[in-house]
Formats: sequence, C-alpha cells, structure tokens
Amino acid sequence: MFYYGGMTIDLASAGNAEARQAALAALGQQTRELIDAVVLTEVPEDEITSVTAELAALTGRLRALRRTSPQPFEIGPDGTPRHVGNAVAGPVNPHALPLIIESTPERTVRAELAFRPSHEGPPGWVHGGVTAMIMDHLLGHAAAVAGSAGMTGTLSVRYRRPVPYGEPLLATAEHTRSEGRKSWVDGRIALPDGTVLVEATGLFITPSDWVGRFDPA
Ligand SMILES: CCCCCCCCCCCCCC(=O)SCCNC(=O)CCNC(=O)[C@H](O)C(C)(C)COP(=O)(O)OP(=O)(O)OC[C@H]1O[C@@H](n2cnc3c(N)ncnc32)[C@H](O)[C@@H]1OP(=O)(O)O
Repeated sequence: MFYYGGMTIDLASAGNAEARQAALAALGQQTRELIDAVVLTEVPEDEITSVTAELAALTGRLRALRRTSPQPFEIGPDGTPRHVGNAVAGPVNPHALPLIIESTPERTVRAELAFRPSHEGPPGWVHGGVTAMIMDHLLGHAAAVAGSAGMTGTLSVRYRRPVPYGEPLLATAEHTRSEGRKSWVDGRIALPDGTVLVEATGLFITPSDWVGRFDPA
C-alpha cells in the first residue's frame, strides 16, 4: 500500500508500477551521471552547444506527460520511510545522492555515502548546505524508525572539518529522547577511520494529524 496525496493506493491494482519505478530510477541515475559530466566536462565549446540542443530535445520528450501530485510515500512496518521522489533518498530523483539508509536492530541508522563533484561548495570540498541536508534527512529517518516520524523543527550543525567528495564516508544517527510530539536526534558524518567531519542535532515534531498514523509495528 502507498500513501499518496491523501489517498491509499493498492499497488496490486496499480499495474506495472514497480517496473515503472525501476525505469524511473534508471533515468534518475543516468541524469546524476549527466550532472557530474556537465560539472567536469572539458569538451570544446561547439560540442557543449551540440549536447545542449540534444538535451533540450530530450527534456521536451519527458515534459510531454507530467504528474501533478507528489510521488508515493509510505512508512514500512519497521518504521522505514520510503519515498521514491525524495530530494535526498529518492532513487527516481536525480537531485538525491540517493542516500541508502540501513536500520540496526537498536533502531539507529547508518548510510555509506560518497558525495559527487556536483556537491562542491568551497573549491575541492562539499557545500555545507548539502551536508546539512543529508543530516536533516538521516536524523528524520532515525526519528521515524524510532516511532517518532515528524517534521524538522530545528537543526543544529557543527562543521568540524571540510568534507571531501568522491571518497567513502559513513553517516550515522540515533534518536535520543522524546517528550510528547517532540523528539531529539543526534547524527554525524565521518571518515571510514571514525574521524568526525560534521555533527548535527535535530528536533523533530510529529504534527498532530500524524499521531498514530506512522507507528512502526
Ligand atoms: C508523511 C509522513 C512523513 C514521515 C517523516 C519521515 C520522513 C523521512 C525523513 C525526512 C526528514 C526530513 C524532514 C524535513 O525536511 S521536514 C521539512 C522542514 N520542516 C518543515 O517544513 C516544518 C515546518 N513547520 C511545521 O510544519 C510546524 O511548525 C511543526 C510541525 C514543526 C510544528 O507545528 P505544530 O502545530 O505541530 O506545533 P505546535 O505549535 O503545536 O507546537 C508543538 C510543540 O513544538 C514546539 N515547536 C513547534 N515548532 C518548533 C520549532 N520549529 N522549533 C522548536 N520547537 C517548536 C512548540 O513550542 C510546542 O512545544 P511545547 O509548548 O509543547 O513544549
């Protein structure tokens, strides 16, 4: 079942929805590769102009039919959110890394990741807004798997060291406490040797009309 713009949709009756999502995910990945190719290209100007014209034609083909509502969203029985269109974790969204998040039996979360050249901020390093976005999402995911799915109320980020792109990193987060609809979550992005690069703390608030709707089994 998917929660979709206020409706619940039964996938079995949604035809080949999974095959379509797989095709969209492949398009998303190809587009990520395109973005990095654009950022890094050194081809001659006439080739850039030619590729730009081809991309304009391709864009027109995709625009021929457009959806007008959000992509489906669901929270699985273990509290894991799934939102294929999400800007951080959605496989069909080329803006997303995508962040692939695993939950531990203790309901902490972890994600191995590598930023891309298109995430550059300071020359040679990842943009601080991009790492904050990753932290926001991972902390929100940790709140959800702890049974406290909510919207970000506040996010505090401490940038301890510059973050490289193109290198394997590990992001982790854990729910620390809840009071009513408010939940606090801590997280970090670190090098494989454990050196912490970014630390974050977030307050997530469960909107009143979500209470009980997304409780994990
Ligand atoms: C669809 C299901 C999704 C599931 C999520 C998992 C997705 C995966 C991960 C995705 C992760 C990415 C996630 C994203 O990107 S979420 C996108 C970024 N965040 C937003 O857009 C949030 C926008 N704000 C709101 O929607 C509302 O203001 C919220 C829902 C936050 C509260 O509105 P609500 O009407 O419910 O609140 P209330 O007035 O009854 O107050 C209640 C209590 O909270 C306290 N308070 C209120 N606001 C703040 C604040 N900003 N800081 C500190 N405290 C605040 C308030 O003092 C009170 O405390 P107390 O007096 O009781 O002590």
